[in-house]
Amino acid sequence: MDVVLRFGGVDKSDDDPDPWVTKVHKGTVRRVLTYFRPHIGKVALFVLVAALEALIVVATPLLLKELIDEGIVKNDVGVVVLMACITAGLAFVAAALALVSGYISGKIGEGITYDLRVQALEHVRRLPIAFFTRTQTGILVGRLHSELIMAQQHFTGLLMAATGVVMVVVVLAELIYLSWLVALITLVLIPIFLVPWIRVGRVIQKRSVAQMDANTGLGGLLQERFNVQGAMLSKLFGRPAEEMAEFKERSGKIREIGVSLSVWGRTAFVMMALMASLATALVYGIGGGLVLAGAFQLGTLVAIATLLSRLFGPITQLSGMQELAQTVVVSFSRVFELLDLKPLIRERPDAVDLEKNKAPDIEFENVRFRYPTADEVSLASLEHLRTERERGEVSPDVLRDVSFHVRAGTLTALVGPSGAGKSTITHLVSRLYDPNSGTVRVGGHDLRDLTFESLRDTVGVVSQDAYLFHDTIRENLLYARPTATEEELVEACKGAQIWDLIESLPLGLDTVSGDRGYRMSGGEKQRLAIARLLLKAPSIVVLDEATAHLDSESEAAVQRALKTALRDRTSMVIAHRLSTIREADQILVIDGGGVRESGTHDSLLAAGGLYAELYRTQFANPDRDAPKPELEEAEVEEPEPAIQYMGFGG
Ligand SMILES: Nc1ncnc2c1ncn2[C@@H]1O[C@H](COP(=O)(O)OP(=O)(O)OP(=O)(O)O)[C@@H](O)[C@H]1O
Repeated sequence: MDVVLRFGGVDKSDDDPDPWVTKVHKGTVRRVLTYFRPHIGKVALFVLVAALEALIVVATPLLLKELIDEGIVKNDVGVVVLMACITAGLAFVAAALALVSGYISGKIGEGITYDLRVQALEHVRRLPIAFFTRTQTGILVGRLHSELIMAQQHFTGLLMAATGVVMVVVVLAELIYLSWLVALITLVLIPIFLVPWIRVGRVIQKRSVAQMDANTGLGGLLQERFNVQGAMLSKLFGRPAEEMAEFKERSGKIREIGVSLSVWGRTAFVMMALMASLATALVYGIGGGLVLAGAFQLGTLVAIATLLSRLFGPITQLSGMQELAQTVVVSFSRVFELLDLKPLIRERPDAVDLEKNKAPDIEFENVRFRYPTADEVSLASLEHLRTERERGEVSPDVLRDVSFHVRAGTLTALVGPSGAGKSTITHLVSRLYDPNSGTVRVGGHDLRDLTFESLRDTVGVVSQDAYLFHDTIRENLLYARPTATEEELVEACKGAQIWDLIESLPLGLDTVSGDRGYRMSGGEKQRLAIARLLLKAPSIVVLDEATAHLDSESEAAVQRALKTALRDRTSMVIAHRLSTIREADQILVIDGGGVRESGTHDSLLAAGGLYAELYRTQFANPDRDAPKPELEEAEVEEPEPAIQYMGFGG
C-alpha cells in the first residue's frame, strides 16, 4: 500500500496538493537500502567503530569502581594511579574513535547522497522539454539541491543515532550486571522522562518543516520577482505597497517560526539537563541507601551514576530515530518519484546515425499531435499551481493530419495566424516532441530511429528570444563548438554581422553577456545566436524570426546574417519578414493546426486564397507597424507591406 507523507515526517494527509506532500511507495525502504551496497565496507567499519566506542563507554565506570573500591577504600595509591591513567588513556581512544565514526558516517551519507544526486541530475537532463515547460523552476531546483542537502543531513543524523542502539544495549547490560534493582528502576523511569521529550521533539520537527516551507515560499517569490524580467514587470506594473506587504508578511512568518524554534530548542536542552540531574539525585538517593544497607559498595554506586549519565544522550537520539528514518525515506522518495518519471522521448537501442555534412530533406506525413498531459510529463509536486482537475486533462490536437515535404537544401517559410501551430511544427523537427500519429522524416529516416547525438548535430535552432548564459561572449559561442579556434569565432561573428559590435566592446569576445552582463538588444542577441549556429554548422536550420521591430540597420544586418546562416542548408523559418517569405522556395500557410496552402509567394498570391487575403489586408495598410525597408529590399519596386508583423503570427 502507498502511504502519503509530508516531507519532514509529520502531518499525514491524503488530499493536500501542497508540494511537500509525497507518496511513499511500497518497497521504498528496500530501494533506499540498495544505495548502501557500494558502501557496505564503510558501513561494516562504522558498526565496528561504534561497538568499540560503546565498549569504552562502559569500561570507564568499571574502572572508576575499581579505583574507588580497590584503591581509595583500601588505601592503595598504585591502583588509584593506574586506574586514573587507564581511564584518561581510554578517553583519548574514545575521542579518536568518535572522530573516526564521524568521518565514516559523513563518507557514507555524502557518498549515498552524491550517487543519488548524480543519478537524479542525469535523469532530469534527459527529460523532455515538456517536463521543463510544466515544472516550476524554483521547486525543481529545490528538489535537486536543497532538499538533497537536507536529506543528507538527516541521513547522517540517522547513522549517528544508529550507534545509539549499540550504546543503549551495552549500557543497560552493564547496569543489570551492576545492580538489577537500579536497572529495573531505570527502565521504568525512562519512559516517564521520555514522553515529554518526544512531544517537544515533535513540535520542533513540525516547526522546522514550517520554517522550510516558509523559506522556500519566500525564496520562490524572490526568485520570481528579482530576476530581470520579473523586476521589470514589477517596476512597470507593480504595486510597491502591496508587494512590500507580502515580503514583510512572509519574512514575519519566518521570524515567528524562528523565535518559537529557538524557545523550543532551549526547552529541549533544559529538559535534557533536568532529566540528567533528577536521575543523578535519584540514583544517589536510592543507591546511597543501598550502600548504607551494605547491599553494594560505594564504587558500584559511582559506576551506576556515571553509566546513567551516558544513557540519556543515546536514548534521546533513539527517541527521534523513527521520525528521522521517516524523513529520510520521504526525502529519498521525493527523488525516486523524479527518477521514476519515464522520459516520453527516448533513444532506441538500435538507433542509427544520420549521415553528416549532407543537407537532408524533411518530410511530415499525416502528422497528428497534441501537447502531453501534466501526468504524462511531470509531477504534481513540482507544479505549485496544478489543480487535481488538470492532471489528466487531454488538450485538443494542435496539429491535424499535417503533410508536407521540404526538399534538401531549400528554404521553407511557415506563415499563418498566431496559435496556428507553426512553432509546434518546428518543435517536432528537432524532436522536442514526438507526433501522436504519423511520421516526421529527416533524410528519409523516421526521427525516432535516429540517435539523439546525430539529430542534435544535424538540426540547429535559433529562437526568437535567443538565450545567452551569464558568461563571456566567447564561452557562449564555444557552447556550440568547444573546439572552435579564435579565427573560426571571428569568422562566425562576421558572418552573423555581429563582429563590429563585439570588436567595439573594450573586452571584445571576453565581455560578459547574459542576464547580469552586457545587455544586448533583441537584434544583437539574435545575431549572436546566428553566430553560434554558424559555428555549429548544422545541415538543417530551424529559425523563428524575431518579431520585435528592429531599426533598419539591425534589420538589414539580421537579414544579411540569415543569408549566410541559411545558405546550402535545409531550412524551415517561421517567417515574419516579407524578404524571407519572398526568398522561400516554398511557403506553407498554417492555419488551425493544418497546412492550408502551399506554394511560392507569386503562386500563392495568384491563387487568391488565405495567403493573398492576409497579404492584401496588410498591403492595404502599409504604414501600420511596418519597419523601414531593408537596405537589400530597397530595390524592390512594390511598396513593403507590414505583413510580417500582422497576419503571419507571432
Ligand atoms: N506546451 C504547450 N502545452 C499546451 N499547449 C501548447 C503548448 N505550446 C503551445 N500550445 C498551444 O498550441 C497551439 C499552437 O501553438 P504554436 O506555438 O505552435 O503556435 P504558433 O503558430 O507558433 O503561434 P505564434 O505565431 O503566436 O508563435 C496554441 O493553441 C498554443 O496555445
